[in-house]
Amino acid sequence: MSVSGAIERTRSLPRIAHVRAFTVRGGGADYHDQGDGHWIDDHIATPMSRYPEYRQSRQSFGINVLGTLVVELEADDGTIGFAVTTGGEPACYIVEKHLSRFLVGRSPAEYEKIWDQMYFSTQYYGRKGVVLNAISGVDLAIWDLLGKLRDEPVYHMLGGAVRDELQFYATGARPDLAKEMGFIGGKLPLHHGPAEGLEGMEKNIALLSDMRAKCGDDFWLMYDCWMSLDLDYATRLAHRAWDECGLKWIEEALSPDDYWGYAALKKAAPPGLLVTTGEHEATRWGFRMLMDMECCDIIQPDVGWCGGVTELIKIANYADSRGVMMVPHGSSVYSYHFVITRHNSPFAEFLMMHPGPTEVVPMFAPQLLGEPVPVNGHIRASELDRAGFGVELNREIALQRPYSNS
Ligand SMILES: C[C@H](O)[C@H](O)[C@@H](O)[C@@H](O)C(=O)O
Ligand SMILES: [Mg+2]
Repeated sequence: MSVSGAIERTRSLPRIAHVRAFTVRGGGADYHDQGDGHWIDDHIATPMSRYPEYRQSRQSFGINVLGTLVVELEADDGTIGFAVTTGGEPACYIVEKHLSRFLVGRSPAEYEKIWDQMYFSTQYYGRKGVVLNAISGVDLAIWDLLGKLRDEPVYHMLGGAVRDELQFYATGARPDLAKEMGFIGGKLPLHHGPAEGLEGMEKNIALLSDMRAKCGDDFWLMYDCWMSLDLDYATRLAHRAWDECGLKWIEEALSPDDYWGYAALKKAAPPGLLVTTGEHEATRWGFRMLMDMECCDIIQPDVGWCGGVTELIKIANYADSRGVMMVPHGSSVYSYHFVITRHNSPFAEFLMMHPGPTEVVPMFAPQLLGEPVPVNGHIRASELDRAGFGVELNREIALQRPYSNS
């Protein structure tokens, strides 16, 4: 095809005709929205753990209050691109009442200009959080639509695979089972924060020691602290977990806003222990702050929360230029299509969404149809060889459309 032919092909792409935003409850992209007895809501330390009434369950303080946002973009030829992320009804409002004006009548190939307009038109009330979740959901749906119109997987549009397969670590309560399943490591949720004092610290170390004994010396073990600690506690935990249990990384120990605390923790951490964070950070500017202030060894953006693929390209390139690893927070196919194209993303996260977790189940079930899952801890690049993100929306689930833009 001549250059003019390729340009004409892009210019003649169908345009976005309809924008629809749905919310849905029960698992899926808002993966904390689970039933009783799930490992992901079992006395996990959080910033709210300082209040005893909110210590046993994260749902008690509202971790699952939003639910899932489903963004659906229908082109004027009937092709549909969609994506799911965390956002629920508030995000539906932002998509339908604000962002849709930058989408209807536009080509999905204009994702840079559309992103710029979505971000700067909401900057006065957005910049991070649910507004960036909404922008991310729209951006992911644009890339899905573009891939379906071009009959290309997203990872092809991002430059193609740099390796034949993805390897995963597993997040969940059973790293011992994750090892048997072929994962390269296991990330445990931290159960006790500063409010539970030395007794809680001893329980944290005892659990990690038990898992180290079960998993052997070479299997990666990590702690996910979900913003629950202060600098002193995090430093003490880092040294004990490294010295006694060979912890590989301590994740999101402090508030995402405490760049100064992360910089101090990274300096105080034992040489060899990695400090990681970023899943609740957003945009190139937020991640530049983490990297320029030398807050962490690995950044962990969630592509459904940080700004989408269009923004993650900028974040990942800056990380690559600084020699910083970029391992996205678990976000199913939305991160797989990105990670497979990046040398500074040598592995990915798989969130174990089975309640035990005693088996591998799709991360965003029941919302996505055709969602690949790791087999023996790996997914081959060829499994991503379907248009867009390669998944379809399960239309049997209870999709609600609380607002409209027409
Ligand atoms: C397991 C952690 O507490 C969170 O629930 C988890 O979603 C997130 O922090 C992660 O890194 O997977
Ligand atoms: Mg985490």
